[in-house]
Amino acid sequence: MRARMPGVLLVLDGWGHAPPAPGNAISEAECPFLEGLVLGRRGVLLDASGGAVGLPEGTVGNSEIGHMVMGAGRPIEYDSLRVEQQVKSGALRSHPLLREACVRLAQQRGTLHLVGLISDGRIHSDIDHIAEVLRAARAHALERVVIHAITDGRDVPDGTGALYLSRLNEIVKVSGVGAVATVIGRNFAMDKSGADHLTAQAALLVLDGRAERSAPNAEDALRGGAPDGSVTATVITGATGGPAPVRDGDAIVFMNFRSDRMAPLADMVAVLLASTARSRVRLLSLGHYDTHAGIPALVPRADASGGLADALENSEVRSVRIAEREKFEHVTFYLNGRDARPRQQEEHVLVPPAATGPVQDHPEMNLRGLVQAVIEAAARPDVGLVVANLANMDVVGHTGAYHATRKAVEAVDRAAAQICSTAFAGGRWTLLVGDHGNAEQMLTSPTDGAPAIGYGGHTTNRVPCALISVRGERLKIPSGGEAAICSVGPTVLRLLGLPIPAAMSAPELVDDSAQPIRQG
Ligand SMILES: O=C(O)[C@H](O)COP(=O)(O)O
Ligand SMILES: [Mn+2]
Ligand SMILES: [Mn+2]
Repeated sequence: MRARMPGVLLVLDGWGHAPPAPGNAISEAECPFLEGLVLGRRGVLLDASGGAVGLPEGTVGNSEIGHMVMGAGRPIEYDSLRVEQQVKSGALRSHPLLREACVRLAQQRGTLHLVGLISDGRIHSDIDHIAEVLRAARAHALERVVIHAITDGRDVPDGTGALYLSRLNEIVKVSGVGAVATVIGRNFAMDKSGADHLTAQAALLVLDGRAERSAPNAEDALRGGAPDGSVTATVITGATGGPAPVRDGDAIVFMNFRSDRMAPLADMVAVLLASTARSRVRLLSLGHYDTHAGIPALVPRADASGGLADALENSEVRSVRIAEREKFEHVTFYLNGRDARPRQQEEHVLVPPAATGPVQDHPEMNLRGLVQAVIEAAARPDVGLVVANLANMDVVGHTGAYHATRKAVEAVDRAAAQICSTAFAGGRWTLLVGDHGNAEQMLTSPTDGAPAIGYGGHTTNRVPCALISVRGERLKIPSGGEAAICSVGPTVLRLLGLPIPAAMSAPELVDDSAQPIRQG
């Protein structure tokens, strides 16, 4: 079946909305096209954070949940919310797998190793989840617990690493069990670019205590001025008296609830353990990981199936998914409901990087290649829907480099304008939407100083959504309600003229001002 009205869905990653102000890299950029959409009658603002999408209230949005709920057409309980529920109910600390590990280790004088990102960014992890697992260890009289701390500086302002490590030491003190054994930055431990040499620094630190340096306590590990994310592999000699290598029979719990940036480390640890005769080490993860190694999760994922991908496949409408590497899994795996199954009617285009080196040096990334791929796909009569993610505002935003982020916004503005005009000329509508905020709010107000521009994390701001339609349809927010990005999937299907599955409960946002389809 062909889509009666083919179109293009453009996700502008990190495109949030905030009033013009210092630190708003969008309002302080030259972006006439996007500005016109937001201020004009074509745009609405959608919720993309907290409970509206399936996150704990007050939690910033993120790319995974953003793409998942756009595809699912409904809020999806995100891993962080499901962990929070299990903490509140006590189910996590009494989890059978955790209990079994703690009891066995207590009997055998083995060690429980906790590996996780130490902050309350609540995009990958939450420091309070470490506290809950320490309570479980205490309850089962396990004394030997070591923490392998990964420092952040990306989901939370850079420079807060020492603050979080002292909070961790406070948690350890209150729990009465545990000690920080190692510290390393997330740019090593949570690299997902395939740079194995970075991942290896974390794996060998955790497993064998192999470090670049040592420090008497965790906070001292951050002395030396490196960004929090780039702290080199450090062994903490104070409390544990030195490295706490993993011995056969120990257990490791990966404490990030989010998989994508922990899976490479978890897989490398599994391979190294098997190759060093430590096959009796028990691996567990807080959330479900998409690893090659089978690692039991303490908290299972929510089902996000039955959405856009299934509806397109059932209607035999072809879609082409296009992104650079950083957001490729989002327009495929996550938009499909964390489903990696290949589909007949789906094509994937991974746009290669245009340059190497720090992304703030080339904020346009490879938008040229992405635009070309989108225009080529949109020119094909057999393609009902083109889906693309323009990653720049988020990926460059995360660096905290304000000028570069403004440049990224301007590059996205030009690219979006080009795609929309080409699509319109070809008789296609274009729906543009942010998946969460980032570039619109880069002013950090640290507790210990004057606000400064340089915060690169996500926000809880609403995101713009705009429609450029050949038939004159306009977006409308359902009467009296607020709308969220969950409505993107149903709106896309409505614009394509396709049936909307019952599971996609979010309302579509299109009014019925569309002109009748010209026959012939
Ligand atoms: O992993 C990252 O890059 C950030 O911590 C989260 O950003 P994302 O949710 O946009 O991937
Ligand atoms: Mn994103
Ligand atoms: Mn991001």
